[in-house]
Formats: sequence, structure tokens, C-alpha cells
Amino acid sequence: MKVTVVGTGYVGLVTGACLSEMGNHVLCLDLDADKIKTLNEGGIPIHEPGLLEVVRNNVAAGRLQFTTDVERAVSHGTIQFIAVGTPPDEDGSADLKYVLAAARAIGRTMTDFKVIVDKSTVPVGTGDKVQAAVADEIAKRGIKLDFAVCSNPEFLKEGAAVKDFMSPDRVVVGADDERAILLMRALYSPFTRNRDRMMVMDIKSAEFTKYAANAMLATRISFMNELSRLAEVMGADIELVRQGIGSDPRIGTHFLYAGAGYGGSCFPKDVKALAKTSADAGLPSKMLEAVEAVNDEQKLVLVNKVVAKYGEDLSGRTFALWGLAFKPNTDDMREAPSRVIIEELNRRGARIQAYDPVAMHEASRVMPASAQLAYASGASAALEGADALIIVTEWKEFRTPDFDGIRDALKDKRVFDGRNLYEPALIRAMGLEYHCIGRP
Ligand SMILES: NC(=O)c1ccc[n+]([C@@H]2O[C@H](COP(=O)([O-])OP(=O)(O)OC[C@H]3O[C@@H](n4cnc5c(N)ncnc54)[C@H](O)[C@@H]3O)[C@@H](O)[C@H]2O)c1
Ligand SMILES: O=c1ccn([C@@H]2O[C@H](COP(=O)(O)OP(=O)(O)O[C@H]3O[C@H](CO)[C@@H](O)[C@H](O)[C@H]3O)[C@@H](O)[C@H]2O)c(=O)[nH]1
Repeated sequence: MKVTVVGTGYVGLVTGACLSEMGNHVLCLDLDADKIKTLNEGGIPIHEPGLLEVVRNNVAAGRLQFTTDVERAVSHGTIQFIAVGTPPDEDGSADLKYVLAAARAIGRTMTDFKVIVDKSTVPVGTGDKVQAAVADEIAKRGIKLDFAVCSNPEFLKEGAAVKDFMSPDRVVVGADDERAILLMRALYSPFTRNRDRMMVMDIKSAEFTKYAANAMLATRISFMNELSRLAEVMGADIELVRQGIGSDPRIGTHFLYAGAGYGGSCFPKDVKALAKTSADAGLPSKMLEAVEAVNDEQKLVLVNKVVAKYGEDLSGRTFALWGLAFKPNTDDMREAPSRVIIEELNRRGARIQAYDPVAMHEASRVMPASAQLAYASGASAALEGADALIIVTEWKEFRTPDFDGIRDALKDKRVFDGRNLYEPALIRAMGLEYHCIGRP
């Protein structure tokens, strides 16, 4: 099939690449000329495991192309995916300006039947707005054209995006147009061949499903983070509690890790947006407000542990910091806990020597190096001359480090671990003082 994807970010590029892998002819459109240039030169603008290979294979096969030319992109695909950003507006609601601009561009340019698929995360009712925006642009041209709008929220996780897209748990499609449903079934059947996992529902329910999923996952994390604080006070071990409750299939083992708070481009903004929708509907959500408040506090838990040891004034102190990205296997720094931690430690006078396996470039773009923030060339280099080590992101290369090297490099032989990477008894036996999350 011929498919157009509007937006070549984390979702758009993965969608385009994976659809072309199944034989579709995909043209990806972005307004960001630099991104398209990188893609046309054989690179990708983000770090996402396995994505470069899929992109290269399909570009070479002639099934995947990139453009900034709106007219060319709109005329290409019968199916037009909208996968542009929906950042939070000042009041927390999702800003739809990119989605509606993309819809208008399609309406202004299309000349034949299109299925317009919203893949961006959008509030309930956006399908109607997209429908109206496209119809308005067609009406302005004084012509009549047939089109269908549907919702197809995306559930991939950064760092595992290609795998998640190629083997989805489910494909949610919100649609009321039979032609759109048939085309979406054809498009997704190769991804769900062993078991049909496509769920067709009305557009509003599909839009709501996406927010409900992220809100539920964020709730689990905040709940565990809150329990971890209580565990610490009571002398219980949150890791054992996690295993104890996760083994109940009604609870399940996933997304129960206490840590330094959730970040990323999705949970923070989607929890906020759903809370705003609830408030606007006259049903303010106490749950979501608590989920967000607990997470804001959790991003400061490591700072509080440092302050408990060193006092409020951290001038003259240097901390090594491992892990900048909001999670491993990505270079995404959006809402990363490391940003809050570095800002708070700097504010108290501390100097940071940070290292991340892939997010250094992006981190130095959003937090330029300064007298108080240096980017180290490696994990060991970050330790040089530091008082203590702070671990924020659980990259694999931090899991089994040279404990002797850490101990010898750190002045205070102290580790603050926001991801519970090490067995407390083991790391203490190696001569390091160890502070982690919710463990004695
Ligand atoms: N990042 C994720 O893991 C993830 C997962 C599921 C859903 N989502 C949702 O998907 C949407 C996209 O997220 P993302 O992380 O891929 O965003 P992103 O910011 O990485 O990419 C968005 C891209 O759209 C482009 N763009 C904006 N307006 C355009 C227009 N009119 N025409 C062409 N290109 C345009 C931008 O230049 C940018 O490259 C959001 O609604 C997000 O909530 C994201
Ligand atoms: O047990 C856990 C699991 C995750 N996290 C944190 O939660 C955040 C989000 O992690 P993850 O969900 O793995 O990454 P995202 O790429 O943000 O993916 C989420 O957001 C996407 C965008 O909407 C959805 O598509 C995905 O289904 C949803 O998992 C990160 O900061 C993690 O460190 C924890 O603290 N504890």
C-alpha cells in the first residue's frame, strides 16, 4: 500500500520504517529540513535500537523515502498518518496546533480519497476537530472530496520502539468508516498474523484508551515510589515487596520498579493532559493529581539523600552522575529526572561530572556545559576527583561496574543509586557506602 507519515520523530519514523519493512511504499514528511537532510543522507536523527538498519534496508529497497514537500507527501499515500508532537500547553492540556496544522495541510492539498489516521496522542474529541479542519480546507477550495478520519494511538516505548511496533500487544483503531477499517486491517495484519490483535472501536474510545494506558502505568510507578519511601522508614525492602506483589497475576511484574521518578515525552504530559480533561469535565481527578505530585517529589529523592549527608550548602562538592537520558537505550532528554537533579544540585553549589552512553549530545544541547556541569568522556572519567557517585539511569554498562575502581576514585566512597542497580550487601562489602531507593 501507499502510505504517508506526517512527522518523522520517535513515532513517525518508527511507524514509517516498520510499515515499509512489511512491503508498503512509505513517504515520510517533516517540516524540519535538517531531519529530512539527515534521513536522506542515510542517518537517523534519534537513537533507537535497530531503527537505522530498518531505515537503511527499506531506503535501499526503494520502499521508504523522506521529503519536506507537502504536496508530494499528500498526493502519495491513500493512508495519511499524522504523527506530530502534542506538547503540553501552559494549562497542561495537549496543544493540538501541530496535529491540526497537519490536518489542514492534507485538506488543502489532497485530490482524491484519503484515510487520515491520527497516531499522535490526542484528547477525546480531536477526531472531530481533525474531520472539521480537513472539511473546512476542502470547502475553501470550492470542491467536494471524500475522506475518512480514524484514530490509531501508538503504544511503543522508546528504546524498544522497533520491537514494540513489529510485535504489538494490540493495535487500537478508532473508526466508523468501513473503508478505513478495511484498509487499517490490511495494513496491520502482517504485524498480528499469529493472533488478531486489532481492536476496532469508536474514535473517542480509542483516543481515551491511550491516555488511560499511560495514566495507569504512571499510577503504578508513583504508587511504588510512594511505597518505597514508607519501606525506607519502616526498614522493609521495596525490591522484595515488588517481587512479592508482582507474582500475583492480578498485579503482574511489569512497571513496578521504584526509582528516581518517571520522565520522558509521554507520562508527564499525558497525566497532566488527562488531569486537565477531567477538571474541565467537572470531575477533577484526585488520583492523577497525586500521581503527578508524587512523581515531582520523587525526582528530588536523590537530591534529598545527598543533602541529608552533605547539608544544604554543596559548594565545593563534586558529584559524578551516571545516566542522563530519561531511560536506557534512548537519547531522549524530555522530562528526564537527571535535569531536575542536576539543576537542584547546581543551585546548592555542587559541581557535576556527568556521563551517559548515548545522550551526551542531546543533554549538552538542553543543559550546556558550564563551570558547574562538565560532560565526562566515560563512566570512569566522570568519577575522577568526585566526592560521590549518583546513578540516575539504569544503562546496562552501569550494572556490573568495577567496584574497586569506583571506591578508589571517590573521595567519600559513597554511591547514591536512583535505580537500585546493586545488591546492597555486595556493594557495601566492596567498601562503598550505598544509598538506594526503598531498601535498607
Ligand atoms: N515518543 C514516544 O515514545 C511516543 C509513543 C507513543 C505516542 N507518542 C505520541 O506521538 C506523538 C509524536 O511524538 P514524538 O515523540 O514522535 O514527537 P517528536 O517531537 O519526536 O516528533 C514530531 C515531529 O513532527 C514534526 N512536525 C510537526 N508538525 C509537522 C507538520 N505540520 N508537518 C510535518 N511534520 C511536522 C516535527 O518537526 C517533529 O520532527 C505525540 O503525540 C506523542 O505523545 C509518542
Ligand atoms: O517500573 C518502572 C517502569 C518505568 N519507569 C520510568 O517510567 C518512565 C517511562 O518509561 P517507559 O514507559 O519504559 O518509556 P516511554 O517511552 O515513556 O513509554 C511510555 O510512554 C509511551 C508514549 O505514550 C507509550 O507509548 C508507552 O506504552 C509507555 O510505556 C521512565 O522514566 C522510566 O524510568 C519507572 O520508574 N519504573
